[in-house]
Amino acid sequence: MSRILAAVAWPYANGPRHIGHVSGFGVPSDVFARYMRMAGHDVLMVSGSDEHGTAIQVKADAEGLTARETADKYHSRIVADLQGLGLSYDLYTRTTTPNHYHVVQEIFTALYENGYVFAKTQMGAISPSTGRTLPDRFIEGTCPICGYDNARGDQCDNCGNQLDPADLINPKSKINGETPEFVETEHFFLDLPKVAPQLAAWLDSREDWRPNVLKFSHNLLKEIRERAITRDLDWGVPIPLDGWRDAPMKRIYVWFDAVIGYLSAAVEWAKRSGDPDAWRAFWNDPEAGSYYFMGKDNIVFHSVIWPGILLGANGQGELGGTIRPELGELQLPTEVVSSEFMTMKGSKVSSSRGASIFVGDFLAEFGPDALRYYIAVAGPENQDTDFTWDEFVRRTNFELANEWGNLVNRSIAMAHKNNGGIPAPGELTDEDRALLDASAGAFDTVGEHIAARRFKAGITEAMRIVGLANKYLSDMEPWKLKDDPARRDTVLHVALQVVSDANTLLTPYLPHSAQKVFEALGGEGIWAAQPAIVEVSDGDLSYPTLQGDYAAQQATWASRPIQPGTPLAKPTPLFAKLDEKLGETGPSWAPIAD
Ligand SMILES: Nc1ncnc2c1ncn2[C@@H]1O[C@H](COP(=O)(O)OP(=O)(O)OP(=O)(O)O)[C@@H](O)[C@H]1O
Ligand SMILES: [Zn+2]
Repeated sequence: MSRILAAVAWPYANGPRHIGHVSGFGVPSDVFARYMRMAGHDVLMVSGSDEHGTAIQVKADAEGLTARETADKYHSRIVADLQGLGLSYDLYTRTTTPNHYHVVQEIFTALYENGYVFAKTQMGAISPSTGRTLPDRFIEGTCPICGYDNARGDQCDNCGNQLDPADLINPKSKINGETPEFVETEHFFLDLPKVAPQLAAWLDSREDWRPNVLKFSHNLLKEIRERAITRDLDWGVPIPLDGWRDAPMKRIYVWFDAVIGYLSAAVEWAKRSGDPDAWRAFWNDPEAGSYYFMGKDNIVFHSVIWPGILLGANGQGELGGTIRPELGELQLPTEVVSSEFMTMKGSKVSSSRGASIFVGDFLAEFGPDALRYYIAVAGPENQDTDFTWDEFVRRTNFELANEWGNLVNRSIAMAHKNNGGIPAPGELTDEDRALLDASAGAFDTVGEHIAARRFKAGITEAMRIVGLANKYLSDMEPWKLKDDPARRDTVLHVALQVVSDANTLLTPYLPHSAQKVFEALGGEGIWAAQPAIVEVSDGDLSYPTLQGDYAAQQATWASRPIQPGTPLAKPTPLFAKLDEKLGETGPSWAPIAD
């Protein structure tokens, strides 16, 4: 058994989550964490809402709320979305907690004392009409590198390069269209070039990452430069230095505080678990694995900037330095697991750019496992992939309902009708053995795929076993074996054993229906545990989190022999079939636009 940190990208609390978000970070990380727990590893899955930055303030202005009220509102919405989808966080928290402030300031101080953070003047954008600082992501213009027209002041979504607003050609404020003015302002910078050689050596040692991520990260290193980690604004973590701490309009930049969330959430989880040092086993032990899940526009933060911060805080860059005892030596990511984009008609599903299908709406109509299945089997794991209602209907009807749901239903229904329970097998034929061997063997193949972050290959292999079982039933025709009940019992026993196996194989992907199938096969108690919304407090702040008791679940990654004689009730359908017309029109709340 080993310890594994599943570090999941932090959603920005400026709106509800859309299906693109959960395809990029949500479902992949949960499949991984659930599988790893089933395989006997000690998993810590953490994340939270990213709540600082000017984009929250702008949203708050638009809605007539304070930044705090906006963060509260969308944090709660996001918690509900992620809970509904069954994402098994050990802790899903937020960045506006006293604990997070403290950990961010610790990291800042470690970097500052080791020399990797320094002060410098920079050109900052302000709005000429209001005199207010104009946030990077609200400045748009042409990318100086690739020529993309809608590049943002912080980054180009087309070529993925980090930008400064002053780099943009024809910069314009997205708020009112005016041309920003650039003025001098003093800020703190992260000296990434001073950790670049160490970053390069570390990246060279990462051999099994997805090739797109590795290549992209190496390219980023070629253009590495110092990066501002403070901003002129009043919503964020204060700078923990004398003379700066109380400055009303200087705060730590949102991207810097958000990546530290992986660490602060682990610290918070440890405090809540009753063992305040429990996070160290996941962060300070070089034997522990850490896997970071996100969409591709966040690769730079996880494969270059976050490891750069960790190297600096550890005193392991060109300037040397010391390790702060409170932090210990912090381990760099084992792997950055990035998805490509879920698109609609070729454009990224995005709340800031219009086209969206929100998770909450989706769950209310179709339930969590249909979305989880779609994302796992047809999501953007290795390339940008269009979501279409047509494909969703097809996958749900032909694969989930016809293949898997029907296998479960007819096997249990026949055993219920003929035996009232799980029949005992007689002597096995070659066909029986071949199917049982295939499903027993799938634990290794599917498990290897998931452990290697090949989620699509994993579910495809699990569904291949489902297909074999359906073919077996069609070939054996147990419904025609009235005159040979012993053979019929054997066939149904074999089919039910493979239903049980396939259900285990599908549990990381379809935990809600897995619980139902477990119960339909006579199981009692929790098979696949789900996250719960738990209200907690830190100082004066009280807020909802997600937590779960996953250690108490029964699901383990192995074939469980079914027990003859276990009573079986008449099954109810596992997945409802969708009206085919939905594929042409989309649901009324997300109609297909022309
Ligand atoms: N369409 C998408 N496909 C895959 N991953 C996505 C998609 N949209 C966002 N993500 C990922 O979701 C995570 C959370 O992103 P965040 O909350 O910052 O929103 P965002 O990327 O700004 O999205 P939006 O464009 O909707 O505002 C990031 O890792 C991001 O890469
Ligand atoms: Zn570009």
